[in-house]
Amino acid sequence: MSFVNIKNMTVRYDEFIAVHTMNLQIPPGEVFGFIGPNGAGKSTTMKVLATLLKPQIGKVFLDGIDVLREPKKIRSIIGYMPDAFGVYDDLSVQEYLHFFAAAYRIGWSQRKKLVDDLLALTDLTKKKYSQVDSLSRGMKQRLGIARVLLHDPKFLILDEPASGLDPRARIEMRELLKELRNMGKTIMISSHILSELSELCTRIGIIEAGKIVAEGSLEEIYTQLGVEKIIHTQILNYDDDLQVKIAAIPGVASVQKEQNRVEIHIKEQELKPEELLENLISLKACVRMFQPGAIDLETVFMKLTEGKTA
Ligand SMILES: Nc1ncnc2c1ncn2[C@@H]1O[C@H](COP(=O)(O)OP(=O)(O)OP(=O)(O)O)[C@@H](O)[C@H]1O
Repeated sequence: MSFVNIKNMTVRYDEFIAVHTMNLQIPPGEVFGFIGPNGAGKSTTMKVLATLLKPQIGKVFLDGIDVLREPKKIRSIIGYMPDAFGVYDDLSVQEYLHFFAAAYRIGWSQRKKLVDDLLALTDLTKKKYSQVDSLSRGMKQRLGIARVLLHDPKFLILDEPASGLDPRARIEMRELLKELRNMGKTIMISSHILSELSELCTRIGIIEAGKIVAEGSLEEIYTQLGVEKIIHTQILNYDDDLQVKIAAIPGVASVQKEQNRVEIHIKEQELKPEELLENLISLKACVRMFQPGAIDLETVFMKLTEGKTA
């Protein structure tokens, strides 16, 4: 059964349709990357899942619970981090977490260990007594994640957790999200930072102008769109003759000689990388390196949204 189940959902702000007849299912344990240009409807969808907004049409279920009918039950199983959140500047890091733990009615005896554990998980133990407003943006984001974990929710809704972070803070955020994934949480993350999501997410949904335009594992989206995959190779006996033979393999789109390597573009729905390698060996190519490139999500995204990125 899907953990997230959105059926025919339409959300309007007055006359403006922000989300249009959306259908979306996310199985439990997935890290779902929600990608789309500015104004596509990501935050709106997330607010519905977080019980903060009601759609005009459609049904929404989380873990089998009706989000529109039983918002209180939903709030106990979700952790929602909006794209902009306040941090009560006058508090220390631990006071901040204790404050929210109390709001969740977590007893004092449990609270101390819980706060310490979450500070360790989010790598903020050293900042325990620091004022919240003295934290860097990356630390504030991690504190925001610690906060939404206090009641041990099954489902995390993280709206742009990596936005505005420098490269180092992004890597730290990515490591934290990997840990949460390993803890078995189902996670929905929105982002513009496509390459970040491709490493982290098990599924991707691309939304544009309120509609999901592609959804599935990265490989599925990639194949669905017929995007070419690049295989980086080093072939010691590469010459014009071999180039012609490689280019003639069914499923090879093009062969390009770069400085010290040969780039072979393949149509993955016709030819898998391992099949290409078999073909190269039977052509007596002396293959020293064979490296399928990472999925180029940027290309997929641009293709789907026709370059209308933010
Ligand atoms: N409260 C509101 N009243 C009217 N229109 C709104 C409101 N909130 C959002 N919108 C509009 O709905 C559309 C979808 O907004 P939403 O915030 O869901 O997009 P988004 O994909 O999260 O974009 P971003 O990446 O910029 O946050 C946008 O055109 C936005 O201007």
